[in-house]
Amino acid sequence: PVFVKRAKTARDNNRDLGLCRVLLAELERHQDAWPFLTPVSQKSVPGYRKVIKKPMDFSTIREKLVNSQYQNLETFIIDVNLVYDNCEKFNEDNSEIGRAGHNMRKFFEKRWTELLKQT
Ligand SMILES: Oc1ccc2c(c1)N[C@H](O)CC2
Repeated sequence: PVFVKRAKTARDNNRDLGLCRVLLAELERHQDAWPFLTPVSQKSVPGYRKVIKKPMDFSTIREKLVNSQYQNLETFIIDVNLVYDNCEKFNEDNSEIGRAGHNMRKFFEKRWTELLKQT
């Protein structure tokens, strides 16, 4: 037959770049994205530089995506989760920014699983 079946082992990552673009655009326009849009000012936030070893934010992720610094969906998801993990580390759950982080993580988990289910 014309379409010979490919070995069913690795997942097809040819659509990953498009998925990263769609996902990041949705994160950037989410109403709870405001604490995560730009890098935390390490000069004006006491303790941040010492406590958060790997700062990350949506504008830095956008820069890396534009400069082809993500090989696949996995490395992109690692950076997005870093934003939420940093937020959990530095903020009380029961705070404005803490809640925003939990909301954004929940939204992201839902969206990338939905998008990955699409054929
Ligand atoms: O009260 C504040 C003031 C500044 C920040 C936070 C809370 N949390 C952010 O994660 C980092 C920046």
